[in-house]
Amino acid sequence: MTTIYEATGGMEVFVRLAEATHERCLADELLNHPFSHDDNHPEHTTRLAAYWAEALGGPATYTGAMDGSESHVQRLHAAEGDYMKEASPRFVRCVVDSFDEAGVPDDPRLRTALTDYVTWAALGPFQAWPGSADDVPADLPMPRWDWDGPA
Ligand code: HEM
Repeated sequence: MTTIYEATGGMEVFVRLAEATHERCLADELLNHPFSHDDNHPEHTTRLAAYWAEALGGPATYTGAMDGSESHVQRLHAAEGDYMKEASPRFVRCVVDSFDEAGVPDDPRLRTALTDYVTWAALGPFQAWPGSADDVPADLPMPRWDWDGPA
C-alpha cells in the first residue's frame, strides 16, 4: 500500500513543507522566539523534513545518516513548562497553512492524515516532558503514523 510519505510526494515535498512551516513560525509572535536562537541547528528544516518523512513511512534518514533519535528530539522540546501547551496548536496551524505552498497534493484523505499526525504529536509526545530534559528516557522509539493512525 502507498505510504503517507509517498502520497505526499516524497522528501522534496517534506523539505518544502518544513521550510514553509518554519517561515510561518518565525512570523508568529509566540513561536518566533524558540526558532530564533543563534545555536539552533543550521540544518533545522532538512532535519525536520527527514523526521516527518521517516515517521510517515519514508526512508530512515533521520535516525540513520542524520544520527537523530526520538529521545534527542524530545529533549530539544522538553523543559518548556506550559509554553508548549499554548504554542502547539499554533505550530499545527503553521504546518496546515503551509500545505498549498509546499505542494502537498490536494487529497482530503492525505491532508487529514498529515493534520491528524502533527496534531497528535504536538498535543501529545511533544508536551510530555515540561519539567526537564533529564526526564526524557533514552532510546525512545520514533512514533510512526499510518493511514489508520499510530502504527
Ligand atoms: C510548539 C510546537 C513546537 C515548537 C515551539 C518547536 C520548536 C523547535 C525548535 C526551536 C527546534 C530547533 C532546535 C535546535 O535546532 O536546536 C525544533 C527542532 C525540531 N522539531 Fe520542533 N517544535 C515544535 C513542535 C514540533 C513537532 C510537533 C514536531 C514533530 C511532529 C517537531 C519536530 C522537530 C524536529 C524533528 C526537530 C529537529 C531535531 C534535530 O535537529 O535533530 N517539533 N523544534
